[in-house]
Amino acid sequence: MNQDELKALVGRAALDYVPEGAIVGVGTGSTVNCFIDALASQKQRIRGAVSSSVASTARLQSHGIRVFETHEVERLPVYIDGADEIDGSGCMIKGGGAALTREKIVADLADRFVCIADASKRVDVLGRFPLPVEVVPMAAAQVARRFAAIGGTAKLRVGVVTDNGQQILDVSGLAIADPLAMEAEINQWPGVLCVGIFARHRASICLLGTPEGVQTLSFG
Ligand SMILES: O=C(CO)[C@H](O)[C@H](O)COP(=O)(O)O
Repeated sequence: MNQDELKALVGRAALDYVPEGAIVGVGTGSTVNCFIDALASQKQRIRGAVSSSVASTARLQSHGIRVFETHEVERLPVYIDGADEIDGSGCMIKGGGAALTREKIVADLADRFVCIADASKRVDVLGRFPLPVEVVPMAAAQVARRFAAIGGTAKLRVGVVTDNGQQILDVSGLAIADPLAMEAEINQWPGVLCVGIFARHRASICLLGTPEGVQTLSFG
Protein backbone atom coordinates (compact mmCIF):
# COMPACT_ATOMS: atom_id res chain seq x y z
CA MET A 1 0.00 0.00 0.00
CA ASN A 2 1.33 3.47 -0.82
CA GLN A 3 1.12 6.50 1.48
CA ASP A 4 -2.11 7.79 -0.09
CA GLU A 5 -3.77 4.40 0.40
CA LEU A 6 -2.66 4.36 4.05
CA LYS A 7 -4.16 7.83 4.53
CA ALA A 8 -7.44 6.67 2.98
CA LEU A 9 -7.42 3.60 5.22
CA VAL A 10 -7.13 5.58 8.47
CA GLY A 11 -9.53 8.24 7.19
CA ARG A 12 -12.20 5.54 6.87
CA ALA A 13 -11.23 3.90 10.17
CA ALA A 14 -11.84 7.17 12.03
CA LEU A 15 -15.57 6.92 11.24
CA ASP A 16 -15.81 4.34 14.06
CA TYR A 17 -14.93 7.10 16.53
CA VAL A 18 -17.72 9.47 15.44
CA PRO A 19 -20.74 9.04 17.73
CA GLU A 20 -24.29 9.02 16.38
CA GLY A 21 -25.77 12.54 16.21
CA ALA A 22 -22.42 14.21 16.96
CA ILE A 23 -20.93 17.48 15.96
CA VAL A 24 -17.41 16.38 15.15
CA GLY A 25 -14.20 18.43 15.30
CA VAL A 26 -12.36 18.25 12.00
CA GLY A 27 -8.68 19.00 11.42
CA THR A 28 -6.80 19.91 8.26
CA GLY A 29 -4.57 18.17 5.73
CA SER A 30 -4.49 15.39 3.17
CA THR A 31 -5.27 12.64 5.71
CA VAL A 32 -8.20 14.61 7.08
CA ASN A 33 -9.43 15.15 3.52
CA CYS A 34 -9.76 11.34 3.29
CA PHE A 35 -11.72 11.40 6.55
CA ILE A 36 -14.02 14.18 5.30
CA ASP A 37 -14.71 12.28 2.09
CA ALA A 38 -15.51 9.13 4.09
CA LEU A 39 -17.71 11.14 6.49
CA ALA A 40 -19.75 12.39 3.54
CA SER A 41 -21.08 8.87 3.01
CA GLN A 42 -22.44 8.91 6.59
CA LYS A 43 -23.50 12.54 6.86
CA GLN A 44 -27.09 11.60 7.77
CA ARG A 45 -25.93 10.18 11.09
CA ILE A 46 -24.12 13.34 12.33
CA ARG A 47 -25.33 16.87 13.08
CA GLY A 48 -22.31 18.50 11.51
CA ALA A 49 -18.76 19.60 12.13
CA VAL A 50 -16.56 22.30 13.61
CA SER A 51 -13.71 22.98 11.23
CA SER A 52 -10.10 24.03 11.83
CA SER A 53 -9.45 25.80 8.53
CA VAL A 54 -10.95 27.57 5.56
CA ALA A 55 -9.89 24.60 3.39
CA SER A 56 -11.61 21.97 5.55
CA THR A 57 -14.73 24.13 5.82
CA ALA A 58 -14.93 24.32 2.02
CA ARG A 59 -14.50 20.55 1.68
CA LEU A 60 -17.08 19.78 4.36
CA GLN A 61 -19.59 22.17 2.81
CA SER A 62 -18.98 20.79 -0.68
CA HIS A 63 -20.25 17.47 0.69
CA GLY A 64 -23.31 19.15 2.23
CA ILE A 65 -22.03 18.74 5.80
CA ARG A 66 -23.14 21.60 8.06
CA VAL A 67 -20.25 23.55 9.60
CA PHE A 68 -20.83 25.13 13.01
CA GLU A 69 -18.83 28.05 14.44
CA THR A 70 -16.86 27.41 17.64
CA HIS A 71 -19.16 29.72 19.63
CA GLU A 72 -22.14 27.53 18.70
CA VAL A 73 -20.82 24.53 20.63
CA GLU A 74 -19.68 24.05 24.19
CA ARG A 75 -17.93 20.70 23.84
CA LEU A 76 -17.23 18.21 21.07
CA PRO A 77 -17.10 14.47 21.71
CA VAL A 78 -14.18 13.99 19.36
CA TYR A 79 -11.63 15.86 17.27
CA ILE A 80 -10.10 14.06 14.30
CA ASP A 81 -6.89 15.33 12.78
CA GLY A 82 -3.60 14.29 11.22
CA ALA A 83 -0.07 14.99 12.42
CA ASP A 84 3.37 15.62 11.01
CA GLU A 85 4.94 13.52 13.79
CA ILE A 86 3.59 11.58 16.75
CA ASP A 87 5.66 10.09 19.58
CA GLY A 88 5.09 7.15 21.91
CA SER A 89 2.96 9.14 24.34
CA GLY A 90 0.67 10.80 21.78
CA CYS A 91 2.49 14.13 21.67
CA MET A 92 2.61 15.57 18.17
CA ILE A 93 4.13 18.09 15.85
CA LYS A 94 1.43 19.72 13.74
CA GLY A 95 1.12 22.69 11.42
CA GLY A 96 2.61 21.38 8.19
CA GLY A 97 -0.58 22.72 6.60
CA ALA A 98 -0.30 26.05 8.49
CA ALA A 99 -3.57 25.46 10.38
CA LEU A 100 -2.05 24.79 13.82
CA THR A 101 -3.68 27.64 15.76
CA ARG A 102 -7.22 26.80 14.77
CA GLU A 103 -6.43 23.10 15.13
CA LYS A 104 -5.41 23.65 18.75
CA ILE A 105 -8.51 25.76 19.40
CA VAL A 106 -10.85 23.04 18.09
CA ALA A 107 -8.85 20.27 19.80
CA ASP A 108 -9.29 22.17 23.06
CA LEU A 109 -13.08 21.85 22.71
CA ALA A 110 -12.96 18.09 22.33
CA ASP A 111 -13.19 15.28 24.87
CA ARG A 112 -10.76 13.21 22.85
CA PHE A 113 -8.29 13.69 20.04
CA VAL A 114 -8.14 10.89 17.49
CA CYS A 115 -5.00 11.25 15.40
CA ILE A 116 -5.00 9.65 11.96
CA ALA A 117 -1.62 9.16 10.34
CA ASP A 118 0.36 6.88 8.10
CA ALA A 119 3.18 4.93 9.73
CA SER A 120 5.88 7.36 8.52
CA LYS A 121 4.66 9.88 11.11
CA ARG A 122 5.48 7.71 14.14
CA VAL A 123 8.77 8.80 15.77
CA ASP A 124 10.57 8.17 19.06
CA VAL A 125 11.53 11.81 19.64
CA LEU A 126 9.74 14.78 18.04
CA GLY A 127 11.80 17.22 15.98
CA ARG A 128 12.94 15.65 12.74
CA PHE A 129 10.03 17.44 11.04
CA PRO A 130 10.70 21.20 11.24
CA LEU A 131 8.52 22.64 14.00
CA PRO A 132 5.87 25.07 12.66
CA VAL A 133 5.27 28.17 14.75
CA GLU A 134 2.65 30.79 13.89
CA VAL A 135 3.95 34.27 14.63
CA VAL A 136 2.81 37.85 14.37
CA PRO A 137 4.97 39.20 11.49
CA MET A 138 6.63 41.99 13.49
CA ALA A 139 7.97 39.37 15.95
CA ALA A 140 9.31 36.90 13.38
CA ALA A 141 13.00 37.92 13.54
CA GLN A 142 12.92 38.19 17.33
CA VAL A 143 11.35 34.72 17.71
CA ALA A 144 13.87 33.30 15.21
CA ARG A 145 16.72 34.61 17.42
CA ARG A 146 15.19 32.93 20.47
CA PHE A 147 15.14 29.63 18.59
CA ALA A 148 18.78 30.09 17.56
CA ALA A 149 19.65 30.45 21.26
CA ILE A 150 18.23 26.97 21.96
CA GLY A 151 19.82 25.34 18.90
CA GLY A 152 17.04 25.75 16.34
CA THR A 153 17.17 27.25 12.86
CA ALA A 154 13.98 29.12 11.99
CA LYS A 155 12.99 29.73 8.38
CA LEU A 156 10.09 31.89 7.30
CA ARG A 157 7.57 29.92 5.20
CA VAL A 158 7.74 32.31 2.26
CA GLY A 159 4.49 33.25 0.57
CA VAL A 160 2.30 31.69 3.28
CA VAL A 161 -0.23 33.77 5.17
CA THR A 162 -2.33 31.78 7.63
CA ASP A 163 -6.12 31.84 7.93
CA ASN A 164 -5.45 34.26 10.83
CA GLY A 165 -3.38 36.65 8.68
CA GLN A 166 -0.08 35.69 10.36
CA GLN A 167 3.20 34.04 9.30
CA ILE A 168 4.78 30.63 9.87
CA LEU A 169 8.34 29.90 10.99
CA ASP A 170 9.59 26.34 10.40
CA VAL A 171 12.23 25.46 12.97
CA SER A 172 14.71 22.67 12.31
CA GLY A 173 17.42 21.24 14.55
CA LEU A 174 15.34 20.80 17.71
CA ALA A 175 15.23 17.47 19.53
CA ILE A 176 12.04 17.80 21.55
CA ALA A 177 12.72 15.45 24.44
CA ASP A 178 10.23 17.16 26.78
CA PRO A 179 7.33 18.32 24.56
CA LEU A 180 5.19 19.62 27.43
CA ALA A 181 7.97 21.85 28.80
CA MET A 182 9.01 23.13 25.38
CA GLU A 183 5.42 23.90 24.38
CA ALA A 184 4.90 25.87 27.61
CA GLU A 185 8.18 27.78 27.16
CA ILE A 186 7.65 28.80 23.51
CA ASN A 187 4.04 29.78 24.20
CA GLN A 188 5.36 32.54 26.45
CA TRP A 189 7.50 34.25 23.83
CA PRO A 190 5.94 37.56 22.74
CA GLY A 191 4.61 37.36 19.20
CA VAL A 192 4.09 33.59 19.20
CA LEU A 193 0.46 32.91 18.38
CA CYS A 194 0.78 29.14 18.52
CA VAL A 195 3.56 26.54 18.57
CA GLY A 196 3.01 23.32 16.65
CA ILE A 197 3.85 21.10 19.63
CA PHE A 198 0.62 19.40 20.74
CA ALA A 199 1.52 18.03 24.17
CA ARG A 200 -1.15 19.61 26.34
CA HIS A 201 -3.55 18.62 23.58
CA ARG A 202 -1.94 15.32 22.76
CA ALA A 203 -3.75 12.47 21.03
CA SER A 204 -5.86 10.10 23.11
CA ILE A 205 -5.76 7.56 20.30
CA CYS A 206 -3.75 7.23 17.11
CA LEU A 207 -4.99 5.22 14.14
CA LEU A 208 -1.75 4.43 12.38
CA GLY A 209 -1.89 3.20 8.79
CA THR A 210 0.58 0.37 8.23
CA PRO A 211 0.95 -2.09 5.34
CA GLU A 212 -0.53 -4.71 7.70
CA GLY A 213 -3.61 -2.57 8.37
CA VAL A 214 -4.73 -0.03 10.96
CA GLN A 215 -2.78 -0.15 14.21
CA THR A 216 -4.62 1.46 17.14
CA LEU A 217 -2.40 3.17 19.70
CA SER A 218 -4.07 4.31 22.96
CA PHE A 219 -2.44 6.91 25.14
CA GLY A 220 -4.99 7.15 27.94
O1 LIG B 1 -1.14 19.85 11.11
C1 LIG B 1 -1.61 19.74 10.02
C2 LIG B 1 -2.07 20.91 9.21
O2 LIG B 1 -1.76 22.13 9.84
C3 LIG B 1 -1.76 18.39 9.41
O3 LIG B 1 -2.53 17.60 10.25
C4 LIG B 1 -0.40 17.78 9.21
O4 LIG B 1 0.39 18.67 8.45
C5 LIG B 1 -0.50 16.43 8.50
O5 LIG B 1 -0.95 16.64 7.20
P1 LIG B 1 -1.14 15.44 6.18
O6 LIG B 1 -2.31 14.66 6.64
O7 LIG B 1 -1.40 16.16 4.86
O8 LIG B 1 0.12 14.64 6.15
